[in-house]
Amino acid sequence: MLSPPRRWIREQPLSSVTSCIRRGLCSRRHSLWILLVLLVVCIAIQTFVARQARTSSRSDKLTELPHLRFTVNKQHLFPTRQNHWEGLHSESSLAVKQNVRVLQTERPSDLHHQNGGYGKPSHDVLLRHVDKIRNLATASQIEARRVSPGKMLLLKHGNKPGLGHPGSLSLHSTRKGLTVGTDKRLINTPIPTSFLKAHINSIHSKATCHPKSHIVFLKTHKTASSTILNILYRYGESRNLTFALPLNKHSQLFYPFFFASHFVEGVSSRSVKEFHIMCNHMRFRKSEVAKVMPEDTFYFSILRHPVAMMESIFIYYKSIPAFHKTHSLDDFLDNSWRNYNSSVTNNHYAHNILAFDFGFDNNVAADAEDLEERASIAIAAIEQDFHLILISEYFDESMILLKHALCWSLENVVSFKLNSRSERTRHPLLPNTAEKIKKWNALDWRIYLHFNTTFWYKVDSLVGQEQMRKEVSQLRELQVKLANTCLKDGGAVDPSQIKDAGLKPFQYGAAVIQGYNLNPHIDRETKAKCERLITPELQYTDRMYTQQFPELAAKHRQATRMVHPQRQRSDRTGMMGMVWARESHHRQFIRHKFSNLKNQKASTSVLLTHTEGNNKTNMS
Ligand SMILES: Nc1ncnc2c1ncn2[C@@H]1O[C@H](COP(=O)(O)OS(=O)(=O)O)[C@@H](OP(=O)(O)O)[C@H]1O
Repeated sequence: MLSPPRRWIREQPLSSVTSCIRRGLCSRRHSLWILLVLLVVCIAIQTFVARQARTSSRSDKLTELPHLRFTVNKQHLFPTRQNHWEGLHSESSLAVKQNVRVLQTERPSDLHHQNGGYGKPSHDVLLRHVDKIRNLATASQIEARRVSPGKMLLLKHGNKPGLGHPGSLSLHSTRKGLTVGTDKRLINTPIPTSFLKAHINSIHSKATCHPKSHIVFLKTHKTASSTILNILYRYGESRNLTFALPLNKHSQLFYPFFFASHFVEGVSSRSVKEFHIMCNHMRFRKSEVAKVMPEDTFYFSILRHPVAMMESIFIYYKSIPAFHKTHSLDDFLDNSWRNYNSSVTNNHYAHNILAFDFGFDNNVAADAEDLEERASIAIAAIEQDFHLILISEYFDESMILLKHALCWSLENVVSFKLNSRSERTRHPLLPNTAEKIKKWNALDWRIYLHFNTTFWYKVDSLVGQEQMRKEVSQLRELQVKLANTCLKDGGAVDPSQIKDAGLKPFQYGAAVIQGYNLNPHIDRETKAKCERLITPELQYTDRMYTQQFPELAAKHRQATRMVHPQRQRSDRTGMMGMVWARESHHRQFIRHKFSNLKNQKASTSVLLTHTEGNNKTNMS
C-alpha cells in the first residue's frame, strides 16, 4: 500500500528533475540510500566543525597566555603535602609553565641593568613585565603576617593561607604598586613567579631528588651570609666542586660594581671547564652571572629585617663617609642624611643596601612618587631571577627550606653563627628609630616585607609546618651536639680571646666580630671538620683559591712577599698577614683607580677591580 505523500507526489506534473526525485522517493530501496548519504554528510560536517573549534581554542591559548588571568584552582597552587606533586600535573600547571616560559624570555633585572643600574630603568618596559607577573597570579590571596625580627611566625594549626590577622602588617598590591599598612584586610599579592618556578621545577625533582650542585648564592651584606658561605664552601670542598672565585685572590666579585664574568678566576684563561658554585659578595647582574654558571643553576639569596640590618651596618661600616662624622644612628637619620652623597665611594652601604646588592638603584627617597613602582619592579625582577629568598630572622627555618630545595641532608646545612658582633657593640634601638630606618630604607623595607610573606608560603607548600618544626628541632639538636664536640667553652668569644690567629675573623669599623676556639681534646679528623665550621670568610676563600689554582696562588704569595717582606712568616699568622698585605695592595690600587675616575660614572668595562680592600682589610 502507498502512503498518502507518495500518492501526492505521483499526482504532481512531471519535469525532468522532479521525475528523477519522484522515482527515487517512490522506490523503497532508493529512499534508504538517500537517507544513508544524508547521514554520512551530517557526520562529516559535525567532525569538521569540532576540529575547527579545537584548533581555534588552542591558538587562542597560545597567543593570549601572557595576558590571561591565572585561574588555577587554589588546591593546585598550594597542594597539600600528600598530593603535592600530582596536583601540578594538571592542565592548569601546564598553563603556568607556559606563562613562566614567556616571562623568562624577558628579564626585568637585565633590562634594568642595561643602564648600568645608576640611572633610571626603562620603566615602560619594566612595568609591562610587572603587569605580566601580576596578571599571572591575581587570583591568589596571601596572608599578611606580622613581621617581627627574631620570632618565628607560623600559621596557627588549621588556619588557611588567605586569612588575615588583625593588626598584621600587610602588603597591598595596587595598580600603582605595593603599599604597606597595618590592618586586617585580606591582601592580594601576586603569587611570585619563583614560587611557581619552584613548584614547576620540583615536579620532576621530587621523584628523582638529586642533590643540586650548580648554585649561585647572592651574598648580601649583614644578613648572616657568611654563615651560608661557610655551608657552601664545606659542601663544595668535600665534593671537589669548583667555585667561581674572584680573580687574583680577591674576596669579592667586583663589588661594589656590577658583576662581570671576566672577574671570575679561570674564565678569561679558560682554565676552568665547569663552575658549580658562586657565592662571594657581588652586585648582581643576571646576564653576566649566566655567562659563567650552567643553565640549571639554582639561584638563592637572603634578606634581613632592614631595621636590624641598618643597626649592624652602622656599626660595621662606621668609617664610611656617610657615617664617619655622625654621633649615632639617630643623628644620621635625623640630620646627616641631608648631606648624604650617594656618589661617594662606599656610601651605598648606608642606603637601601639590599636593593643595591640585587642590582637596583638604591637612591630612592621615602616620598618619591615612583617608590611603589620601583619596589614592584625590584620585587618582580628578584622573583624572576631567584628560586629562593631566605630570611635571616628565621635562619634555621631558612636552612630547612634550603635543604629541601637543594635536596641536601640535614648535616649539609648545619652551621655555627659566623661574623656575629659582641654584645658590647650592639645598640638597642628606640621604636621611633626603627620607624625612621624603615622610611630611610623604604625600598628595602618593601622588598623585605614581600619576601617575608612568600617565605612562609614556601614553608607551607614545600615543607609543611609540622615537618618544618620537626626538622628545625633536629637541626638545633645537631648544632648543640657539634658545639659540644668542636668548641672550647661551647660558643663564640671575642677576637682577643681567639688562640689561633688563622681563625680570627676580620675586624672592621666599630664592631667587635666574634670567633671561636677549637676544643683541644679532639682527634685529627674531627678537628679538621670542626675547623671548617669556624673558618671565617676570607680565610676560607683563600683556601679554596689555593686548592683550585695552586700555581696562581703560589705566584700571589711570592708577589706579596716581595712587596711586604716583613710579613713573611710560615705559620697561620703569616698567612693572615699575607691576606692583609694583598688587600692593602689592592686598596692602594683602587684608590688610584678612583682618583683617575673622579667625576666619571663608574663603568664595569673600565674597572678591573673593586673596593673590597676598603671594606674588609682592617685587621686587628
Ligand atoms: N645563623 C645566624 N642566624 C642569625 N644571624 C646570624 C647568623 N649568622 C650570622 N648572623 C648575623 O649576621 C650578621 C653578619 O652578616 P654577614 O655575614 O652577612 O656580614 S658580611 O656582610 O659578610 O660582613 C651578624 O649580625 P650582627 O651581629 O647584628 O652584626 C651576625 O650576628
